[in-house]
Amino acid sequence: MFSFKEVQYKDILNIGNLTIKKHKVTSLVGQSGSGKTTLLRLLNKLISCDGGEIFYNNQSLGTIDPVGLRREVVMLPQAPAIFSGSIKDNLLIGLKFSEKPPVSDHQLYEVLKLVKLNKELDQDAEKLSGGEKQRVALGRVILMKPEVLLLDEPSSALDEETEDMIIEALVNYTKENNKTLIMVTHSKKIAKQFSDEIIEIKEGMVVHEEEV
Ligand SMILES: Nc1ncnc2c1ncn2[C@@H]1O[C@H](COP(=O)(O)OP(=O)(O)OP(=O)(O)O)[C@@H](O)[C@H]1O
Repeated sequence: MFSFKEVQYKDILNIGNLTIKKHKVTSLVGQSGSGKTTLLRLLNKLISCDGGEIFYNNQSLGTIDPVGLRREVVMLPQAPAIFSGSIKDNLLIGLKFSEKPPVSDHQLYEVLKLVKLNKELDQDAEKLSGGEKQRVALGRVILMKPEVLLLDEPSSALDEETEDMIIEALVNYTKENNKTLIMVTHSKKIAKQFSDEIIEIKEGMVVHEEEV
């Protein structure tokens, strides 16, 4: 799905050769500051590499329109943005930004069920707790039906239960819909439990690859 050839980004990443497989769950592990988030950001062209090339389905990312790419390759960031407005507004905003058609309230309630958020669509999103906001953001991402999901591990401020729930929901989505999930996690336990492949990054380099 993604292959890296001699990729360099500032003095942060230096990846000679790496393949991330289609329809698999891949975990990126490594110490804080090792470059995991930077690697995720390269994959949906939030940033571009300074040297080398990254291919997505055999096409160089350099030649792919970022807006089109982000319709397929969607990131759930560490601290997702919640906008002023209702839960519904916040769920629909991803579809709007990626120029996809909106969906019915019935479907929105189905997504709320999936992320285990027992709230009304017209409730004020800014009044939700941190973990609940994270779930809204997760719902927003799932609604976009991405081919590839990029999950940056939820900030440590979140309780473990929310984090586990988010990872589990995304892994289920990936498996049931034949999609691809690439996630950053600090937890070797989570990586072992959920992934097909584990990639370990140290000081910007891939030091270990493992099939689970
Ligand atoms: N835009 C940038 N410009 C300069 N340095 C950056 C930039 N983005 C990240 N860095 C630095 O690059 C290094 C890798 O950061 P990155 O966020 O990718 O690490 P990480 O492995 O995801 O860390 P964590 O597990 O703590 O989230 C860090 O030293 C960070 O300070």
